[in-house]
Amino acid sequence: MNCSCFGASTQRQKRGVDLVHQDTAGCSTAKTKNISYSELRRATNNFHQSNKIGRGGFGIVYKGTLRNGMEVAVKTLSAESRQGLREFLTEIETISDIRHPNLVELIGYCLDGTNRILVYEYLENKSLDRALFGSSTSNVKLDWDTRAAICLGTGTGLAFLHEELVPHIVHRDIKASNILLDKDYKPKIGDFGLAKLFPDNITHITTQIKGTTGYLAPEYVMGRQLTSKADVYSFGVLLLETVSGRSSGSGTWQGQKSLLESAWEFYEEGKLLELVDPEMGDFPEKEVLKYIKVALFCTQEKANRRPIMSQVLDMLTRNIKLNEEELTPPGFFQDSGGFSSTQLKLKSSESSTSHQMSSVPLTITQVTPR
Ligand SMILES: Nc1ncnc2c1ncn2[C@@H]1O[C@H](COP(=O)(O)OP(=O)(O)OP(=O)(O)O)[C@@H](O)[C@H]1O
Repeated sequence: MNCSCFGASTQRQKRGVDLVHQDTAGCSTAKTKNISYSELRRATNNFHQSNKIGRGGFGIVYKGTLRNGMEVAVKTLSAESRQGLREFLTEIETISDIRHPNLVELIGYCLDGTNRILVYEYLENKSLDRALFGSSTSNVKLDWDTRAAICLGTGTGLAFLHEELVPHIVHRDIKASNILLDKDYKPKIGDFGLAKLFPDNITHITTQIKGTTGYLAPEYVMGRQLTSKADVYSFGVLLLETVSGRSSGSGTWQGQKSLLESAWEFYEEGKLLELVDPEMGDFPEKEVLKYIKVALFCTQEKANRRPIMSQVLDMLTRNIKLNEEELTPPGFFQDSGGFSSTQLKLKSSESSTSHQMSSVPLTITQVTPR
């Protein structure tokens, strides 16, 4: 597969390997525009409250207009966030030289004294979580065609990261709030602060668990084994959220069940359409059913049973019958109170084990040659 919109330079290849084996502090920012703090202060009307468009784990996000008239999202790193600094550098290193229609463009950055700021292209319709689960006033009631296009665009961006880029990139934090929507609701994947670069001879790395409850693949949570299949799992959860209009993060649906758990139960009972967002309006049943089933293929407990992203796209777009005899139950865990130091219970139809999750420094402890 080739993508003409990105030149995967050998320099990038080399820098990627360096990043994985060194600390992020060694990153190079040669290709990214350095924007002065005074320019960003001017662009955001002195970081005025009325320019504020959101707040994430990293800090506050403002809307701004650069001198050349370009509208941007200005993401400020809060001073107390040490973890944020690592993610700040990772983000610059990972996506500074990547351009793809389904990835948010990093326009520039600012490193000035204690100020650390990332500057992105501004996406008019903000994030998918707002569109899907926002308050009734902000909820735009996305129709099926728009939802399907959002899934396909996001899947295309992920396939590009996993299968076309060298080194490959595993995003590690695919979730609705990291999918941004342009004025036509075209999706772009953002927030590469947790991303990992995978040089060619490495199939998985063992790393500290990062990401968002509700989207985390079981082998990653339980065994800290990170491969691109962890993103495939998160993408499956995202598909379910997009079809159902329900957040996996809200934890419960139908009593104590997660969205994925409910989806599997509906599947087994042959009433999958009960999952569909009642706000969606008319929809093509066969196609929607296929999307839900593909989501179940993506969230199977065993990572090696999940398709790779280009196969996921084929399953979604081509008129092929899914081989449901091959489909195995999903793996998921329940988070019983706070994520970082919790008791996680692996739940599947085959196993039920308790594990204490430990927090260890970010290191590669194992590499497996292909
Ligand atoms: N490029 C952008 N264009 C428009 N709005 C944006 C952009 N980037 C972020 N936002 C808005 O700002 C909000 C906060 O974004 P941010 O990426 O900091 O956090 P998050 O993804 O919501 O949470 P976390 O940092 O915990 O993952 C988003 O939910 C979105 O609504």
